[in-house]
Amino acid sequence: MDDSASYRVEVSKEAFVFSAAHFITFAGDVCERLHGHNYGVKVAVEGPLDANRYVVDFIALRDAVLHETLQLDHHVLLPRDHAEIKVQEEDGEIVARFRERRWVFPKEDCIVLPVINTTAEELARVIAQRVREQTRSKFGDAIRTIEVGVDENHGQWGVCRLPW
Ligand SMILES: Nc1nc2c(c(=O)[nH]1)N=C([C@H](O)[C@H](O)COP(=O)(O)OP(=O)(O)OP(=O)(O)O)CN2
Repeated sequence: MDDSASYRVEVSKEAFVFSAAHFITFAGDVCERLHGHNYGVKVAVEGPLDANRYVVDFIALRDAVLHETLQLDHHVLLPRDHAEIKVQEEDGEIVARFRERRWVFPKEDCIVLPVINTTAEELARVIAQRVREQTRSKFGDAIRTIEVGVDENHGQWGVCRLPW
């Protein structure tokens, strides 16, 4: 035994890929064109070993992550909270506007996320919050953190760590 040991479980499966379209703003007033990524996801949970001598069952963690990545797959991801990208439903369609530009999508193809910008970092936070919500009662209160990484392009990760 070593009381100074710390433990984490990590899941990063090939199946944790979601293909989605998005655009972000940067440098104040640059707004990207609509484009897509095959996003990759990895998740780590830190905490003490439980009676099973594991942090959490990584099968349960895997299934929770898969649930969230499948929700996002094959959608257009839009920000709910951007100061200038205005997203609203109009006659059963989703209309996004940035200054003089306008995009119109079928409502069922869109997911409007509680983010300011659909960066990899913000997507990582949303996934972390949702996986935490899904698993909190199962995994219990001893867990310390959940960390989610979202890879936009073969090695460009945005990472978010949340307290449990
Ligand atoms: N820290 C972050 N930096 C950037 C993010 C991000 O989410 N977090 N996002 C972007 C752009 O959204 C973006 O999608 C870049 O993608 P892409 O055009 O694919 O950029 P690449 O140059 O890497 O890819 P290509 O191979 O040239 O298509 C930028 N920064």
